Amino acid sequence: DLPSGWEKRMSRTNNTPYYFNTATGRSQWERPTSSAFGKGSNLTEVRCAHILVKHSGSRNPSSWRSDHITRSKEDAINILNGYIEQIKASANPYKEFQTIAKEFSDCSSAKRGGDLGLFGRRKMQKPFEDASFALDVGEMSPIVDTDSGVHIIWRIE
Ligand SMILES: N=C(N)NCCC[C@H](NC(=O)[C@@H]1CCC/C1=C/[C@H](COP(=O)(O)O)NC=O)C(N)=O
Repeated sequence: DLPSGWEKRMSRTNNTPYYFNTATGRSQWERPTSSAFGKGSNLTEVRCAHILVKHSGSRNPSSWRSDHITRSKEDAINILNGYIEQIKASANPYKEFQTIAKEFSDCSSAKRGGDLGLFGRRKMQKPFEDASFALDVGEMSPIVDTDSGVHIIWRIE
């Protein structure tokens, strides 16, 4: 059977199986051979930056940017998808990530380009931790959903 953290799914378009990584939210055609929690499964600490877009359902719907955040979760996701496009289209993706974080992230880490510093397990909310520890250094996560809002994460170390 599959290594931990993976789900086998069927692609509707061409009716063939693909594999969904429940830690990172990414899919792949190749049958996985290692845990979905990736190389990070035996790491004690990682250093990540993130871009957080809060919405009306956030546990704390305010930030340095706005006293009262009212956007819908759907709008927050659309905004993040726009940032993902910008970052992927950039000649220097990490620099673009930092620039966007500084200007738009709804977390106080914005002033450090989204950098949260080094953190171990059980420090951040679980979905954020799982996605962070499953990234390779220099890799960006898909959209991650926590009680804080929606995030994209860049693993620095
Ligand atoms: N150790 C470090 N650097 N600080 C403590 C982090 C505490 C941790 N925070 C989170 O999990 C959210 C999601 C990932 C980053 C993060 C940042 C939140 C997001 O904003 P909020 O929802 O709080 O308003 N702002 C600061 O904490 C938690 N267990 O709640």
